[in-house]
Amino acid sequence: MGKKTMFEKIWDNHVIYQEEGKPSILYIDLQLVHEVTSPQAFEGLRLSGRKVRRPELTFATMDHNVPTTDRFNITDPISKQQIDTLTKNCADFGVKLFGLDDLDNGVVHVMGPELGLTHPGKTIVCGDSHTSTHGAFGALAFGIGTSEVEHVMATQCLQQAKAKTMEVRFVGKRNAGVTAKDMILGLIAKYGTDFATGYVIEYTGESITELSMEERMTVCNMSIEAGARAGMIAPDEKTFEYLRGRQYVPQGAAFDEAVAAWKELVTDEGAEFDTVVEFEVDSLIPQVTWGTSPSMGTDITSTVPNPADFATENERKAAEKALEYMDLKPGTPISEITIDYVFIGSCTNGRIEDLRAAAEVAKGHKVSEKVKAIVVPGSGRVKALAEKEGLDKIFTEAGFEWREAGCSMCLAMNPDILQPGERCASTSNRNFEGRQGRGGRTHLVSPEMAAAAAIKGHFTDVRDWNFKTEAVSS
Ligand SMILES: CC(C)[C@H](C(=O)O)[C@@H](O)C(=O)O
Ligand code: SF4
Repeated sequence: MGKKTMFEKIWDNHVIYQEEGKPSILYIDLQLVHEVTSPQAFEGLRLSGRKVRRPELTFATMDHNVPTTDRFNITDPISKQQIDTLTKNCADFGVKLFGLDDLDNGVVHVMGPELGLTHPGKTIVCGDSHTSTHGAFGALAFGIGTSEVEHVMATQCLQQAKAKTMEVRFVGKRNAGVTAKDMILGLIAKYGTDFATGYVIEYTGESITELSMEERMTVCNMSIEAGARAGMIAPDEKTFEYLRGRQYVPQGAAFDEAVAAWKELVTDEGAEFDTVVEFEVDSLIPQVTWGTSPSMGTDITSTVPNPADFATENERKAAEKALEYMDLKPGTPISEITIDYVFIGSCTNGRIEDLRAAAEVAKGHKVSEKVKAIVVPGSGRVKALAEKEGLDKIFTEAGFEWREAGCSMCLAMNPDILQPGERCASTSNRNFEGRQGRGGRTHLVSPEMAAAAAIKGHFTDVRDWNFKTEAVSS
């Protein structure tokens, strides 16, 4: 038998029908659902008199429209309608919903892995582009459109053209202060937002296997910002230990059997990828984006680029437009950019390790008077654990607001929005125009860099951070 990549193994395990030259029909093991992309799908089922074919493989949460100050008080009529509609749809169609009063509620890509719904080898879909997050477990996980959501609900299958395979090999070791977020931001800054279009990425290399499961999720989360269909990382002992004992994971002997099968999924020695891309980690330092695409990023020690220095006319135009929107001047040191807002959270960086890392930076300091800073746990469980560890106290004592779980300021679909012209250091994954509110300006960073910026009032190199010492003046 030929040697196969992990993607090819999972793909072949799930093709249930194939006509020569046509897209495959894939079996889907898990569909995750949220309030924004599901209403028309459920309505379509209703209109055609269908049921959800496998309700036990379908799980729903509410996250995008949820206010983070008082989650039960939804004043925006559209948000309220989406939340109520999902509640009714789940009840009508027998789908398990982790609703607002549930500890397991949270951002779909945070609560899914946390509950152990995400397993190596599964095909996982959701009407949400950052479904790639789940690839951190060695699953084939990707976002789909609302009509496909309906199709999967009705049939548990999906028509898909097979993607090409790409290995993204991280070479070398991370230095202190360099996070998983910097690895993925650095990769996208170097290769752009479409280098992986049409591909499923497998991330490899020592600095990938060395990452925790949560850090791996941060990397896979942003695969979509590189244009990839999905991103994945080979399952290993860390994956199995993370999953052991979680609610939706097989228990006892069944778990051991599952692990034995999961071990078989890894890319065969000598299997060939369609493309290989390398990225040096040794020289990587903390990253900050300066523009309106995740690829418009640079080192914290660097300056805002000059559009004239870009190679092509298109790049020059894009950079000019971005700098105008961002109100930045070429040559300005990144560390001199002052901010108004800090958002720590999202499915990229709203997990417990992210909050621990940010709290470590914040401890004993005070948020700059010029900055409003919010910390939003990715799920009810992250919130509860953070509070058990006293992280909420560290944040509130430092002047951060401690919020309830949700997508929050990652995107402007709930009350957490930037005002026009406000500038935000954000741990989320997208910095498009208006993403955090009309006229809002977003700089993507790691949780550590966001916390440090909150305190200084401007970007600062977290590698120089004065951990747990006396307050730093701005
Ligand atoms: C609202 C949803 C469809 C969207 C997505 O697909 O990613 C959102 O989660 C985002 O991050 O932009
Ligand atoms: S946290 Fe942001 S990126 Fe993630 S699902 Fe919510 S809106 Fe999308």
